[in-house]
Amino acid sequence: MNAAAPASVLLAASDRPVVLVPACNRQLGDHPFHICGQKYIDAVRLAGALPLVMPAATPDELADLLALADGLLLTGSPSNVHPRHFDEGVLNPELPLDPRRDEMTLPLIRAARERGLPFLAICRGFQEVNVALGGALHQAVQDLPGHLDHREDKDAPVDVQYGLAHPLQVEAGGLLATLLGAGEIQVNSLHGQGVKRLAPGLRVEARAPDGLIEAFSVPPPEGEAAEAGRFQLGVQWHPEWKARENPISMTLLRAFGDACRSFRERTRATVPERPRP
Ligand SMILES: N[C@@H](CCC(=O)NCCCC(=O)O)C(=O)O
Repeated sequence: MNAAAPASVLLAASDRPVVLVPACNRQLGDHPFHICGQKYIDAVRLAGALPLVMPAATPDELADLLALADGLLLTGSPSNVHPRHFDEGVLNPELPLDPRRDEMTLPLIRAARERGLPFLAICRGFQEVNVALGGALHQAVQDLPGHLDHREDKDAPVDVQYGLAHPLQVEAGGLLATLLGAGEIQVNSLHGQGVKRLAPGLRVEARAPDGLIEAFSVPPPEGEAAEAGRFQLGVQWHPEWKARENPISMTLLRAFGDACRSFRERTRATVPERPRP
């Protein structure tokens, strides 16, 4: 392969679907960085796809980046979606935010829905999808009467933080039930925010014992038919954590990878070579 070939041709050379992984923005000392957790990159590989970490893209870059994608993995993050995106003020200013990530992912999610681009949204990513499509979040689930504290014990060993924390009831008839069967599963839990108002049209896929929605799927925009193999799923827990050891995680990742491969085959019959400047 000619190393000077344009990206579109190089991408065509790979049969692995390309999955975009939006980075978080972090100040390390005097310098800003774009960062992504290794376990998310490993999860994309376990799905049989090629991870492509994307920096905080500017609006004019989004279309070009989306054109490279056969899938999207929206990761978790200690930062919260800024409450201004669901018309609220910040309740706890001590909690981290990442406005540059919000500014990239919210329009990215809306465009991905329009394209039918497969995505798996995890924790913060799950919350971003709900907000991007018109929903709202509780900023502190643990303060709600009758709700569990869904946060991890940050003083505990990491295996305990990401260990199984509570059951979920998988609702019959949805994507998750198709993959896992309806009924109870056990998941980990590392979040202080949660779904307050589900975005219009999203389908509830699973709930925690306190009623909190912890998984949803995203149907096509109103009036459009769902393409075969549509996979736009958000989960509040962390299936990427030691995924190889968790059959539920591997089922989700394999299904996500299959959907990305199908999307690639459907949309990249021919890879147009973009004119180079
Ligand atoms: N900040 C949000 C989302 C929490 C979240 O994504 N936690 C995981 C962070 C570390 C990791 O990526 O595993 C909330 O508190 O609800």
